[in-house]
Amino acid sequence: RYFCCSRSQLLIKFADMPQQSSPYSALDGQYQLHQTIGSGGFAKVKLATHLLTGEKVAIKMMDKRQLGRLTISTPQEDLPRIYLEIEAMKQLSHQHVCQLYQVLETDTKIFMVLEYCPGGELFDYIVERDRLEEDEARVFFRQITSAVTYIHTMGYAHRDLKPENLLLDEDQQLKLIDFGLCANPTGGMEQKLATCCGSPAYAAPELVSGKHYLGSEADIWSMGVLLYALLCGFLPFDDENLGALYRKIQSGFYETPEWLSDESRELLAAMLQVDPKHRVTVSQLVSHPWLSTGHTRPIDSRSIYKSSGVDEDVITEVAVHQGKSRVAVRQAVCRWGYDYLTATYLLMMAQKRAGRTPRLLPGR
Ligand SMILES: O=C(Nc1ccc2c(c1)CNCC2)c1ccc(F)cc1
Repeated sequence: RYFCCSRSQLLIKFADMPQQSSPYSALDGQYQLHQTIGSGGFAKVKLATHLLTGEKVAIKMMDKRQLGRLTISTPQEDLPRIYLEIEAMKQLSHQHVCQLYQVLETDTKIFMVLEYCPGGELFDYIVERDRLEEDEARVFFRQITSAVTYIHTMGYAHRDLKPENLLLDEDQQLKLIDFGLCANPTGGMEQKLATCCGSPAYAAPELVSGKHYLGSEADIWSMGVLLYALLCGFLPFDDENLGALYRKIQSGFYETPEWLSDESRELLAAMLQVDPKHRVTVSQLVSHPWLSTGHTRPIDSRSIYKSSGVDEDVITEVAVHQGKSRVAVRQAVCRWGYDYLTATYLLMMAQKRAGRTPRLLPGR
C-alpha cells in the first residue's frame, strides 16, 4: 500500500508505523511536540504543531498500562472509558465542543489530537475574577447551553459538567472537553444509568443517592451548579465531608447572595430542582428569559460546521499539494479515519473559518 503515494505521503505513511525508540515516536513526521500544558490522572496533554498546516493542537496522551492502576476502578473499566470518549468525540462536531482531529494508538499508548484551547479552564477564569457579572456569565452560559443541547440531541449525556471541563479558545469561545464519563447507552439516552460518576459537588441528588437516573436530567442539575459558580464564585453545595455534601445536595437548599437578580434566582431554582421530573429541560432553557436578555434570538444549538459533504477548496489544496486527483483525495477524506488526513482536513477547515486561506506548508 506504500507504492501508490508521493514522497510526502510516504513520509506520512512511514510516520504511521510507530517505532519503539522514543515514547512519542508515533507522532514523528506528523507533529512537532512542545511543552506539557496539563496532566491529570492517567493523561498528559502536550502542546504540538501539526506539521503539514503549521496549526497548533493539543495532544492528550494516555499510557494503557497505567489505566486502572491510578484509579480505584479495575483496569478493564478505564480502557473502555477512553474508547467511549473517542467514539463519542468522533460523533460530535460543534463550535462549543472541543474537536477531535486524530487518534493514534501504539501497543502501550493512545494519543488524541484535540482542538487548541489556549485560554485555559473556565474554572481559572472565574477564580481570577472572583465572580462574573450577569452579562458575561450569560454569554458563557448560552454557549454551554448550546453545547449541552447539541450533545443531548446527538443522544449523549456528558455527566461530568464543571468549569474544569470547559476551556477557552483563542477567541474566548468555550469548548467542552472530557467525554470520558459521557453516556450513550444503546437506544439513546433514555435508559436509566446506574453508574455513579462525575465530580460530587456538581452531581445531581438522584445520582448521589445511587438511584437510576437520566443523563440528560443530571446534566441540567450540573448546569445549575455551573451557573451558580459563574454568578457567585463559589459552590451552592459544598462540604469537605462527602456525606455532609451529599446531604446538602439531596436537601436542595442553597444560599442566594443578595447580588443575584430575580431572573437569575428563578433560572437557578428551575435547574436545581431535587426532583428531576420538576427540573427544567434543555429545550425550555434555550428560550428562558434570563438567557434571552439582550439577545434577539433564542440559543441556537445547531452546529455551524458542515455536517455533510466536503469542502472543495480544501480538497483541491490537498490534491495539488500531494499530486493526487481530487476524486482520490475526496474519497480518502470521506473515510473519516481520524488519521493524519482527517486532522489535516479539519485544521484546514478551521483556517478557512478563521478567514485564512487553507494552506499546506510546502516541502512537507
Ligand atoms: O489546548 C489545550 N490547553 C491549553 C493550550 C495552550 C495553553 C494552555 C492550555 C494554558 N496555558 C497557556 C497555553 C487543551 C485542549 C484540549 C484538551 F482536552 C486539553 C487542553
